[in-house]
Amino acid sequence: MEKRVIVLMGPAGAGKSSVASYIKEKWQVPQVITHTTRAKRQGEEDGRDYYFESDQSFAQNHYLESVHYGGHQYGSSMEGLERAFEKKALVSIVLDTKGASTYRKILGDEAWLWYITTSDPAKLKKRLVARGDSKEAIEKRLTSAEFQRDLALPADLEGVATVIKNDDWTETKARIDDLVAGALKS
Ligand SMILES: Nc1nc2c(ncn2[C@@H]2O[C@H](COP(=O)(O)OP(=O)(O)O)[C@@H](O)[C@H]2O)c(=O)[nH]1
Ligand SMILES: Nc1ncnc2c1ncn2[C@@H]1O[C@H](COP(=O)(O)OP(=O)(O)O)[C@@H](O)[C@H]1O
Repeated sequence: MEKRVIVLMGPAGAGKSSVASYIKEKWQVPQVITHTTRAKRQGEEDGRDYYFESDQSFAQNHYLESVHYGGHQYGSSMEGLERAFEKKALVSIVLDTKGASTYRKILGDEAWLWYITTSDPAKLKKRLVARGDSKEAIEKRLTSAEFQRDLALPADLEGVATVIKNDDWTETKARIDDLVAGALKS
């Protein structure tokens, strides 16, 4: 198959990381690990979930694209993408919608955009609580301009992104299995 990177985007709590982990385990789709200056959450590991950086160390890397999100910096490198492509032709990355637009501009059809969402935005907060995020972190996240923006698919990605409504995890897995199996066959 042609090289393709599944770009997972959507609001906090929609299930982007869950989808990335699922396709890694079930379909051996490697995840491109990005860099962030935000604090590590309970259960997260450096090098697996993110490369956790200080402001100083973050500034030393070279990024394909980088953004500010909810008061923290995030960035993805070309080296990270190439390292993942060495393992498999189908890889994934978790980005905000701004990063997804940039990826699309740079990589064209090689970027396969998936917008993960829920039918009811109230579910998002409940999931962040269930995930164990602190009250302060949740408030900060939900009131950030970036979170509000990513509650809807940006106009430039309409008709381009595959929309996945992640309400029921069993249904989501079945949908994803179809998408990934189809891509791996092509
Ligand atoms: N553009 C861009 N966005 C990123 C990168 N890494 C993570 N993100 C996005 O940054 C946002 C915040 O991520 P995170 O703090 O893990 O919060 P979460 O959405 O609550 O899980 C999410 O929309 C991620 O998809 C990156 O390297 N570039
Ligand atoms: N379909 C679902 N139903 C219920 N909980 C879910 C579902 N999908 C994911 N979750 C849970 O919701 C929380 C947020 O999911 P996560 O993948 O971390 O979201 P994101 O990466 O988009 O912020 C996690 O605790 C995850 O286990």
